[in-house]
Amino acid sequence: MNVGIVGWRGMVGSVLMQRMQEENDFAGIEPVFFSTSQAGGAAPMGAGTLKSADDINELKKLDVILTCQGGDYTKAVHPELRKAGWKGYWIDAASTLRMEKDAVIILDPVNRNVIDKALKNGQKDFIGGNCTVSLMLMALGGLFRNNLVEWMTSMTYQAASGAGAPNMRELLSQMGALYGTVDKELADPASAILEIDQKVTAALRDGSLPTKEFGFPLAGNLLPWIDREVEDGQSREEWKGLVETNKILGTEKPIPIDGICVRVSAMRCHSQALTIKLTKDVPIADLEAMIANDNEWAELVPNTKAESLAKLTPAAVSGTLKTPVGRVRKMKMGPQYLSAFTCGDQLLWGAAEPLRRMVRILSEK
Ligand SMILES: NC(=O)C1=CN([C@@H]2O[C@H](COP(=O)(O)OP(=O)(O)OC[C@H]3O[C@@H](n4cnc5c(N)ncnc54)[C@H](OP(=O)(O)O)[C@@H]3O)[C@@H](O)[C@H]2O)C=CC1
Ligand SMILES: N[C@@H](CC(=O)OP(=O)(O)O)C(=O)O
Repeated sequence: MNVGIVGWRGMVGSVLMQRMQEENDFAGIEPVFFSTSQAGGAAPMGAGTLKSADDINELKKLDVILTCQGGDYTKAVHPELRKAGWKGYWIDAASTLRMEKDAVIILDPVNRNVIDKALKNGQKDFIGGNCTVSLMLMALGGLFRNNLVEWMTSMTYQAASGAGAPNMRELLSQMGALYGTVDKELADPASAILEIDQKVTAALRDGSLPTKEFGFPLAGNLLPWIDREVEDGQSREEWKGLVETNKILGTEKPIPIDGICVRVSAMRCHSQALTIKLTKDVPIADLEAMIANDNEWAELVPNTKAESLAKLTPAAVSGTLKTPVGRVRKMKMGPQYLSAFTCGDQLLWGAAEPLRRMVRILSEK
């Protein structure tokens, strides 16, 4: 199986390459590497030279194209390829094609049935889901699988990486700049905290911090809007919660999901506080067992302060495939109202992992 890989040196692409190597995925495929800017240069893994990612004739030769190059690339190349009669599999991290009728959103631990049905039907476009949605479903798959979610709200705490690699750098530069405004006062234990706070607040407001990428300070701050405005006062990131979750699950009657998406100063883990209206009253121990046993990555964190602070944070989860779920308890609104909190690495299950697993599904077909 020839697999063309586009976007391999970007942030998502680098995580994808690392995971494919760790899982020995390359043993089952013939990789061909492409670039939009460095055609003719050396391909990684000693795989010859890079081909041009815009060369439709080269792309047409492939059984599979695996891209994390971004939405503009997908918009430009996918229709051209299909117009040229290419019948191969297109596996993509970008959101461009997700809601197209013939496209499947892939998250196989949750929707392997939907993927298998699509393969049988001859569908060819397999697209990774939005990071927040995929991480929520990896965590709470057990409740959806048992038809226990009547509706859900998701209040998110999303990392800088979701906005891109330059944004991660900018966040750290902002942190450094803020520290620099008060480093002398911090070194003096007798200095007044309110003066330190005043200086920090002034720096957050006076335009001195680097903000080219985010447009605003994120360090020492948060940003309660992600992506563009859509309708009804929702952001596009919030809109994806309902439409993508229901498409991934293949629900006949859509499950209402809504919330507020917020950017915080974490590096690469998205966290979410969830309120779930259950379809019926189920004992908490049964709910916990459903969550913990649904897949090998959804780890139940006991609802204690010590366990939550040790295991349910970006610091604990970053760089791992775990999607821990904690703060699980019945809420004061009644026995059908459940709270939960989850955290996951948005570059792994949120982006790269579903793609490499789809390649694996095809190579083992
Ligand atoms: N960031 C995220 O959280 C998520 C992103 N996605 C999707 O993945 C796409 C790619 O995202 P991301 O990986 O963050 O994008 P990057 O900007 O890191 O990489 C995209 C491309 O930029 C080019 N590039 C130019 N300069 C450099 C450089 N110095 N280092 C590395 N690459 C460089 C590379 O293409 P070339 O080799 O052709 O020059 C690369 O493939 C997004 O547009 C989005 O559609 C999906 C889910 C999550
Ligand atoms: N929008 C997400 C990242 C992302 O790339 O999402 P999508 O794959 O749906 O475009 C975030 O900012 O955290």
